[in-house]
This record gives sequence, C-alpha cells and structure tokens, in this order.
Amino acid sequence: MRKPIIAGNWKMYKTLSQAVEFVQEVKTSIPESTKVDAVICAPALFLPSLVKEAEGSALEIGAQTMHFENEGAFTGEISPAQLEDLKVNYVILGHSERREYNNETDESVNKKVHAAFEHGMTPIICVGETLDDREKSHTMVKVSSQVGAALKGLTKDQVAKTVIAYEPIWAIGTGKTATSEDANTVCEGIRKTVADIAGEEAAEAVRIQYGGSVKPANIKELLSMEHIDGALVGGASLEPDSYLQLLEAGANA
Ligand SMILES: O=C(CO)COP(=O)(O)O
Repeated sequence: MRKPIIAGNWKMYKTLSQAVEFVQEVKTSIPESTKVDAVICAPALFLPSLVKEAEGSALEIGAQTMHFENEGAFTGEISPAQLEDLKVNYVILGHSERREYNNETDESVNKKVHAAFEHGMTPIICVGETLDDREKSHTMVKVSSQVGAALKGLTKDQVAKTVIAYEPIWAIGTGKTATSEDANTVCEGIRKTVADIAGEEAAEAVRIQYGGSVKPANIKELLSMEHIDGALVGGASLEPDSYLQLLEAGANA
C-alpha cells in the first residue's frame, strides 16, 4: 500500500504573517501522520519560519524549486545545501510554470532530482502535457519522456522514494480537471514507464499525485483511483479549512 501524499503548492501567494498563521491553525488538526503525508510547499522566503512553526507536528515543509549547484554566482537562486540546512524535506521540481517562465528543462530537472537526494530531500517531479499535446494524442509520449529524463541515473531505491506529480497543464488553475479515469490512465502509464526504467518494485512503490484544479469536492473520487496516490494542489491549499479537508480525504483514501 502506498501512503497518500497531499502537497499544497502555494506558488507566489501569501505574506509571511499569513503563512505563519496558516501553519499555526492547521498543525494541530493534521490527521494521523501514519495515514497521510501532509506537505506545504511555500515561497522560499517563508521556509525558515514555517519549518520552525511546524516542528514537532505532522506537517512537512517543502520548497517550490531550487538550483542544482550547492553554491555559486547564481543571483536570486536557492541551493540544495541551503534548503537542507533549513531542514526542508520536499522540493517541487519541473513545475510547468517553472518550465515555461524560468527555463527549467528536462536536463536541469534531472540534475536537481539528483541534488535533492544528495541533500536528503524528496523530489516532487512535475510532468504534464499541454492542451495541444492532448488534442494530438501526444499525452503519454510527452509525459513518459519527461519522466524518463527526470529519473535518469537514479538508483532503484531513489526512484522508489520519488514523488511524481501528473499535472495536465490545461487543468492548472482553470477549474478544468481531467476526469478521474483519464488521470488514472495517465498515472498508470507513468507507473509503467517507471517499471521500464527501474523495475516493478520501484514502480509499485513510487507515489504518483494528480494536480490541476483539485478541490475538496473532487479529491475523493481522484484518490479512489488505483494509480493516484495523492494530490498536488494550488488554489485549494491556501485556506486552512480547505487544506484540512483535502488531508482528511487523503487519510481516508
Ligand atoms: O499547479 C498546481 C499545483 O502545482 C495546480 O494548481 P491549481 O490547484 O490551482 O489548479
């Protein structure tokens, strides 16, 4: 059995005081940590405060991106060593918004995935097709090639510990979700790709999230699907009530 993982991706929302308030409010209400992994991926500026605030609770804090080098002349970047030092547990890599606006490529995502493992963090690797890919029936080709590129050179054990988030780009922030069946089919295809790369055991262990307009109203059905092991959530992770409802669904999946 794979443990469900519900991760909020706050993107560029909230001020520090709002972020701290959120953690104070939710940390005592997180469902049993044995049943669901609860993660919030916050803007980098807030990470030290949020890690401190969440300490001792079941809530884990993640970053939304990072560089692959430990240090260097990379103005504005944050490094894996810096995140490790802050005790950040998770990092989102290759989000479609980073691929589109900040030049994250299959190649740099792969380097970042390796760096995450070297620094004790679990990577949440985002993959997904555009509307154009989908209309041309290129979804699986696109997604498999992103998965293959991201996992290149990892050990089977590392692959097994990876989280992959399937986020169809056309479903992000649009209110449109893939149907649960469609999402499950792509997640199943991702698992097959992982099996080809790293064997059945790693494929059975790897957790695959769905992301794209996930809400308390649709999460139960998504999580009832065989190959969907969690959700990566933008908008609906911003309010404590809504986030806790998503966790509750994860704990009961
Ligand atoms: O991009 C997403 C999570 O990474 C999805 O965002 P929404 O849940 O706001 O559609």
